[in-house]
Order: sequence, then structure tokens, then C-alpha cells
Amino acid sequence: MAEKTYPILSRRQIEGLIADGRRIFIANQYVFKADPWLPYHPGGDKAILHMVGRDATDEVTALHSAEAREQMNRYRIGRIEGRWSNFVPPIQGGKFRPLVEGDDLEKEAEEGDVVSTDTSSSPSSREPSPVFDGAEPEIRKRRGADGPAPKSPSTSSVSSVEPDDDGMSYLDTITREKTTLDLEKYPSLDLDTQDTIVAKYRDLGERIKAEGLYKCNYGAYAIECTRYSILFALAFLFLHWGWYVPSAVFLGAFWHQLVFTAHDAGHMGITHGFHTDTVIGIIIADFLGGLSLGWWKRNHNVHHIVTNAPEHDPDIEHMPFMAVSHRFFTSMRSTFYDRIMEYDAAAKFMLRIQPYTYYILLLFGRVNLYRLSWDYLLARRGPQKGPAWWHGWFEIVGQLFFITWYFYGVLYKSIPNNWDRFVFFLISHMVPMPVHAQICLSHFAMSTSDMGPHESFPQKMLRTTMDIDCPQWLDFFHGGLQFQVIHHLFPRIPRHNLRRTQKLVQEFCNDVGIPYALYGFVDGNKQVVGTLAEVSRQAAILAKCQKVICEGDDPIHGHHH
Ligand code: HEM
Repeated sequence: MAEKTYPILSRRQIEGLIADGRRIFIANQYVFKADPWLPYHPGGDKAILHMVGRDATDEVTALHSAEAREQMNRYRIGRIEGRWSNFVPPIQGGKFRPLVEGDDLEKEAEEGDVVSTDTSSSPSSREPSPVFDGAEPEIRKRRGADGPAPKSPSTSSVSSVEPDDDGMSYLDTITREKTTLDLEKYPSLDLDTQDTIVAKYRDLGERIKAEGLYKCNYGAYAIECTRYSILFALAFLFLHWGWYVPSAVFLGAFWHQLVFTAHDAGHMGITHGFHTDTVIGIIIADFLGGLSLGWWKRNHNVHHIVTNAPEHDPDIEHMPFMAVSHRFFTSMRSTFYDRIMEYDAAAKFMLRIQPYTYYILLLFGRVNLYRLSWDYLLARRGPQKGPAWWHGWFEIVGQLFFITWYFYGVLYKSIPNNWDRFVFFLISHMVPMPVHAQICLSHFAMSTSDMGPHESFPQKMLRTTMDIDCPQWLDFFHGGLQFQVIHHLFPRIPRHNLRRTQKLVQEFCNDVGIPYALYGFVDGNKQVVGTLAEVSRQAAILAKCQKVICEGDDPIHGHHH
């Protein structure tokens, strides 16, 4: 059958469609309109919304099976010619001009890489990121002589207290410093450099496939299953003998280990079959662990696409308890949670002590996940239609199963008194803490800068993610999360092949000149605590600035000239 031909759409036409609310993205030079698919998408609506107006070729390749990509072809509406230059998607604050009569559709109204600096002209379709005005990055002066510079809606301060000038200029200075450091450390964001990186990344992907690194090592999973079974059996044996503390420790260790396989399954990284891997994932996460795989997927998919973006990545949004960037001091709006992350009195207090409370908070990570799981399942936040429609129902069955065996069978029936129950609950929930530390470790100390829309997918992943160096025999303890960089570049590679893939990624990094962040476990933790301490110090300085302004000037408006 002859391949269907598609009309060529100009940049201006695509911009007009997006301005009209259509969810358009580009992949492999085709234009896709995802609107009718949004409620069906197993990857969630937000994953697609972050790709609107962008070339999503690498994200789409990294995150989908061949069948899903085939299915995607149904949503093609056109083609583009030449190199696509990304818009900032509407969800990230991008502005798009509707088509008006007399618009010259052939003409590229605004070349992607040429940016008008005239702020008085018609509204730009490319809302500047907080830092950049264009492809050739130049640090933006946010507060010039002619008044305040435009704020990106995604970063604008909505604090109920009017932000005083000195506080804001202090935050701007840190933003500039951080960005300058990133600009010096990573390759230029000009289109040619980024194109070369992308071409080499795609070659690397082909090489990985050719070397068979997508083939699952089922033997390794047999060993995993044996380990899980031993931990589970020991937990019940000690419970039977009435030795509650060792029983709780083994149960916690069982959960700690299980999370890694749930993570593999959630990424379709075991059999690569969507339904098979999802069933494995739900049995592990929901039935055995009491956590929602669907919640995790919704969260994690977005995390993989907008890694370490303070406004968008739920994995670094922990206000009012922790913040890994000074940008959280501006009460940003989270596009994931659709709410303001207030920098209120509680946050001010907690952030000041965050380097000390970090590990303590992590001890309660699992309890927090129950809350998030139930919120996800009861509010039916997952897809209700399409291939994943049944997941939510299966997960509810899994949750009831979990409540029955753990809360009723173990805690209530097998343990005789409330104190022992309480201790058992605490220990079993705190032992898996290293997995939470591991998740934070991969990203908390890495860059959170907004490098604008032209940064390529591979460069963004390498800038925001770190790997942990560990001896091979300890791989089981880290569960593959120590190869987070490799995993972010190629999320569907089965876990047990990541160590072999690492060598190829290292060669790629050397070739394209992107630093590959690799730290020892202890050093990585020091980096994370160091980042938390730095942000805490910045909070203290900001508070001091604001106090001086309040005392020295108009206490109501806090303005100071
Ligand atoms: C109309 C366009 C799209 C279609 C038809 C589509 C289809 C699918 C399908 C069928 C799956 C299930 C997993 C699989 O079989 O691979 C999936 C998963 C996923 N999609 Fe899409 N997708 C589209 C656009 C996008 C875009 C633009 C993104 C953003 C990068 C995205 C991100 C994801 C993610 C992260 C998953 C993983 C979900 C999981 O593993 O449960 N998708 N998509």
C-alpha cells in the first residue's frame, strides 16, 4: 500500500494551531495532533503536553515500543521541511499567536533561532525562558533601566507578600551564576552543536540495539526472585517465632529490593510487552508493596521528560519540606500538581534546617507514598480509556489484597499488642529508606537550570543526572538506580545490561564533550547534602535581605530605591 502523503505545514501554521489549543508535536519530521489521544495515553497527558511545539523524536523513541510508535502514525496531520526549532510549550508558559487573516503562511513569521529583542512588538511566540532570550544563550537582564523585564508565567512570583527588589535581585544573581557555570561546563546550545550531539546519540542507540543490550537477562531475574523469596520467607519465619524486629527488617529489605523490579516493569524494561510488564509491575508494587504503579508511572514519566525543572519535575518538588534550588523561594506554580508551591512560614523554617532533616524525612518516604497512591487511585487520575483503562481497577484489587495480608494478617492478627505493632510498622517502613536516598541522589545535586528550549534531550539528561560508582557485587543493593544516567538516556534497557551499556555511554560523552557525572556513594551523598546546605544558606541570606528592607523602609510595600 502506498504511503499516505501529508501536507507540508509551515512554522506559522503550526504556531496558529497551538494558539488555538491543539496539542501539536513533531517527530521524525512529521506533525502530530495528539488531542483525541490525550485521555487514552498510558504515558499520561502531561508527558505529551510538555512536548507541544517541540521536536519530540528522541523522547518518543526512548519511551515507546515499536507498536506504540506505529499506533502514533494515526495522529499524523502533516510534515515539516528543514530543521524544527522548538517552541516553549504552553504548559511551560510559552505564548503562541493565533493565525489572523492576511498572515503569510509560507513565510516563517519568526525564525526559530532568530529572536527579536524588541519587547514592544507583537507578543513573541517564544516566551523566553527565565534565563535565555534565544538559541545563542545570553544571560537575560531581568531588570533593565526601562522597568521590570517580562516574567515567565511559570516562574513568576505569586507570593502574597510583594517581593522586594533586593530579594529578587539576589535570586536573579544566583540564577545567573548557576547558569553561567552550566554554560561553561556543557557544550554550546547553538543548533549545530546540539544537532551533532543528537546525531551521535541516535547512532549510540542503534549500536546498543545491535549489541543486543535490549534483550532481557531472564537468568538475572531468576536470581532476583530467589533473593526476594528468601527475604520474604525469613520475614514470615521470624514473625512465626515472635521475633518481630528481625521479621520487620527482612520485610523492609524485601520491599527495598522489590521496588527495583517494579521500576523495571514500569518502564517496560523486562519483557518489553506493555501488558505483561504492567501486570508484573502491579503485582509487585500494589499487591506486595501497597504502592500504586499507576501513580508512579504518571509521576515518573513526566520526571523523565522534564528532569530537574523546578516548576515541572515532581521528583524535585518537595515543598514545604525540602528544596534543591533557590527558585523555590519564589512560590512557583507546579505544572505537575497544578498548584502553587508556597514559600510560606513552614517552608522557610523547614528549608533552613533541610541538610539536617533530609535523612529523617527519607525514613518516612514510604508512608508518604501510600498517601499519594490512594490519592491517585481514588481521584482516578490515571487513564480511564485506551490500553491502560483497567489498570486502576486492578490496582484497587491489589491495594485491598495488600491491606489484607499486611495490615490485617501481619500487623493485627500475628502481633499481639499495639506497641509491637507500632514498632513493626516503623521498622518495616524505615528499612527501605536507602531506595529513597538513591532516587534523590541521582538528581538532587545536579543542575536545575532552565537552559531554554534548544537543549537536546541527551544533553539535558546528562546535565541533570548523576551515576554512582559501585563494585559489581553491590549492584543488587543499588538495583540499577546507580546507572541513572544510562537509564535516563535509554529508559527501556533492561536493568542487568546497564553496566555493559555504561562503557558505550562513557565513550559517547567523551566524544561529544559532555561531562558524565559519576560519584562514589558517599561522595554523591555529600554532594546532595552540600546542595541542600547551600540552598538553606541562600534562604537565610534572602531572609536577611528582606528583613533589612522591611526595617529600613516602607514596611508595607518593602520597596527600597
Ligand atoms: C499521539 C501520540 C502518542 C501515542 C499514540 C502514544 C502511545 C503510547 C502507548 C501505546 C504507550 C504504551 C506503552 C508502549 O506500548 O510503548 C505509551 C506510553 C508512553 N508514552 Fe506515549 N504516545 C504518544 C505520544 C507521546 C509523547 C509525545 C510522549 C512524550 C514524550 C509520550 C510519552 C510516553 C511515555 C512516557 C510512556 C510510558 C508509559 C508507560 O510505560 O506506562 N507519548 N504511549
